[in-house]
Amino acid sequence: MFNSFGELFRFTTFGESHGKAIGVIVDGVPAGLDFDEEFLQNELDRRKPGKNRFATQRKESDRAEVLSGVFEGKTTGTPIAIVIFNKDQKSKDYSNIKDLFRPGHADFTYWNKYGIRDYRGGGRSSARETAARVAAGAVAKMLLKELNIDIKAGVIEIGGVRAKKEDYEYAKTSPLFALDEKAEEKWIELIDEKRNEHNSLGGVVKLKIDNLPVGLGEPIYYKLDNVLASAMVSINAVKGIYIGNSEAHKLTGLENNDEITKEGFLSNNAGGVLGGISNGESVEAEIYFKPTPSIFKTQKTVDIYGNEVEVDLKGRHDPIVAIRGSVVVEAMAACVIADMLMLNMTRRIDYIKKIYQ
Ligand SMILES: Cc1cc2nc3c(=O)[nH]c(=O)nc-3n(C[C@H](O)[C@H](O)[C@H](O)COP(=O)(O)O)c2cc1C
Ligand SMILES: C=C(O[C@@H]1CC(C(=O)O)=C[C@@H](OP(=O)(O)O)[C@H]1O)C(=O)O
Repeated sequence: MFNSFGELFRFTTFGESHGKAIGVIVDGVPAGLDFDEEFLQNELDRRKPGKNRFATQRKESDRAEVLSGVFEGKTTGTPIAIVIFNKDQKSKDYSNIKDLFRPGHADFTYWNKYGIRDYRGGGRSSARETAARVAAGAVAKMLLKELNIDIKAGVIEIGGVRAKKEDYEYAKTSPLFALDEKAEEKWIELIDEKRNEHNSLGGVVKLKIDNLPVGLGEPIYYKLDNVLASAMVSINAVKGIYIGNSEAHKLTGLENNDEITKEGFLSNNAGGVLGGISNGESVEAEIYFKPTPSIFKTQKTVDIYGNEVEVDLKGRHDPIVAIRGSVVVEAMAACVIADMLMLNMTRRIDYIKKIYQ
């Protein structure tokens, strides 16, 4: 359970950032689904590192190899294994942090928990692992496509500078810089400034899921909103999620309630979820990323022997993680929805009878 995600649509990832490979095993995918390898590769390309100056300069092609679970272009109902070989590790850049802990990264906690740690790029704690999640998300999206369910995420805030609300629609069409020129200009300026200062920035990603049926989500312990929140906070550097209108806590009940008519809800402050169950409106959420911890400034830390030391890092790092992180947000959301769709089929006698009678 602690090494996998999902109940019926499940995945587990494997590998380390500077190991031989990373990958994912996706289980529970129904048989007979068209498997689009080109789409899988496109999704990985959207997240892959080294593409521009707003991302880490580690150059990985992130080529996916599908090892199992697909025959003649269709899923077979058996586990789908996907592997991505690491090519551009440069592990020697990490030899100086072998015995000490980077502030803000997972070195301290991994060492204290396990008593052993792969210090090369943080091993499994490196967000390189999220490439494997994007591969799982691509499989989930193949399933969702059959039902016209659409998932988009895009950056709406960088370094405290938020795009105007009306620009969010542009944000969801691109995980990079598709916002109006003013927000984009300011963001680029900020990122360049912080990168030149050897520092980093945080950001906010907007998630929107369209065309969901009513009824997804399993109260009380597997609610759509609590599972979505758990999936998002499981992404490296995500520190929070707000479901629905992120100003809701400042509103009154009268302002916040979405009134209901025969035609549907008059507003969507709830973000498409009531009582843990989808209400047929778009699921909307904001996901909050902290600034990249690995920065090139001298900082205080301790070593594994308890000595106070100073640390200067090498390696290649994202000046902001929310941009590439937005692709991971989409992938995790797709896996949650695929899981909820499959669970929902089992939850009513009339659904079960439809299949077996
Ligand atoms: C797509 C993505 C890219 C990331 N890139 C980096 C990076 O280049 N350098 C870094 O120190 N952290 C990066 N992180 C964040 C760290 O992996 C994360 O902060 C670290 O594992 C500690 O976990 P926590 O911040 O969730 O506590 C990235 C996260 C994501 C989602
Ligand atoms: C390699 C990727 O991103 C990495 C995420 C990451 C981290 O600490 O999260 C640190 C850097 O790499 P390394 O593990 O070599 O230190 C980033 O380059 C990738 O996304 O494919």
